Amino acid sequence: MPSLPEKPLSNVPLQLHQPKNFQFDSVPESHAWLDLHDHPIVDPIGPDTVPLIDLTDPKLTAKISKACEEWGVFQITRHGIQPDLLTRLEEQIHRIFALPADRKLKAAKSPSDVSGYGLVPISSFFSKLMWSEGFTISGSPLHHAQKLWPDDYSSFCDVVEEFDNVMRQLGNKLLHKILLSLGLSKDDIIRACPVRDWHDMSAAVQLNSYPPCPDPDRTIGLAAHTDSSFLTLLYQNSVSGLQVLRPKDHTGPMRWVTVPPVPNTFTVNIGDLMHVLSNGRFRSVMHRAMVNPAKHRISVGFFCGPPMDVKVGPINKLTWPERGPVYRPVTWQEYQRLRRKLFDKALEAIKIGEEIA
Ligand SMILES: C=C1C[C@]23C[C@@]1(O)CC[C@H]2[C@@]12CCC[C@@](C)(C(=O)O1)[C@H]2[C@@H]3C(=O)O
Ligand SMILES: O=C(O)CCC(=O)C(=O)O
Ligand SMILES: [Fe+2]
Repeated sequence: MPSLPEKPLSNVPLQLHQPKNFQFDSVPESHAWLDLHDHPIVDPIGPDTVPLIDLTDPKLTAKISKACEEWGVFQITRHGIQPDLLTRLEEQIHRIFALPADRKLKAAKSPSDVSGYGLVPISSFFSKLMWSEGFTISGSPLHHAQKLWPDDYSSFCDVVEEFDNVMRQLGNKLLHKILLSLGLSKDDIIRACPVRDWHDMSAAVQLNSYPPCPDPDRTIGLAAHTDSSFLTLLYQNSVSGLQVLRPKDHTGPMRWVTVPPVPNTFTVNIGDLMHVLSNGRFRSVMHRAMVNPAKHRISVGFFCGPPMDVKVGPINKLTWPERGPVYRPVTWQEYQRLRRKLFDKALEAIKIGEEIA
């Protein structure tokens, strides 16, 4: 678990602490983390292999159910997203992060905005900086793209909009499969799912860039966290770095397991709002990103959540017979506000009952 900061970094202007495109011979003190070796890191083999699920598998529901219960994360193949779109998106991501720092800062997040270039929101909880740069897109990318490329913003916007469109449909499909895998019927889902169809879903795209690092064991790309979404679909390029925390079980102690990059797959994470919706049956998964000594890693998170004004609480059918609702209902907006105040204590703060271990 991440340690709490001596001195939070919020409100420090980005340009004062962001390295110049990370051109360092060693890791400066500002980026040197002390508590990275809290749990062993194990190879993704045998029982520590993250489930890989073919979305056309006839046993899909059972496979998703097992993966969500045992891992809170799985990888998907045959998801229908064209490899060519992912290649074009990767090109645009390289295009953004290769820009000079002063150009990227023209598209910096303003304090009141979710979208733009800058530190990830959880950075404010740590006294050390992460070895990464981020660009968040919530709603239209147009305004920020125009700041980055005044004369050529449309190729970026076109790719992001195409990606957003197909990912919403995939996210909505997975959301329904996950609800089916909780034992709900199609009618239950029509009654209880906070997302009626894919146009309805709220979503955000997070582009992450992790430059090569001369001393990768001393720093972190993205500190350990759970996502606040129902689910997050993560695309990573061919450079490994994503790790998920597995709880202590009969196969070993608590440990970090690498989620290897498998070409043309997405990694699906259970987020806090699915933890709430399922009344704690599918737990959100703690994960983090490590950096590489030689290679530039990029990833794209697609965060799927309920419409902003819809309150999400445990689905009625999942609150009996053995337990009542464990969490009070919240909107995604309200929950993100709580996270900005409490970080990893936010789920605990909306608890109104006891979870079954
Ligand atoms: C919809 C969102 C999820 C996110 C906060 C945000 O408004 C946009 C950025 C997302 C992100 C990406 C990196 C990790 C994370 C915890 C963070 O600090 O910003 C997630 C947020 C989240 O899951 O709440
Ligand atoms: O880069 C990664 O592998 C993780 C990214 C992530 O967890 C996020 O964007 O929320
Ligand atoms: Fe995440």
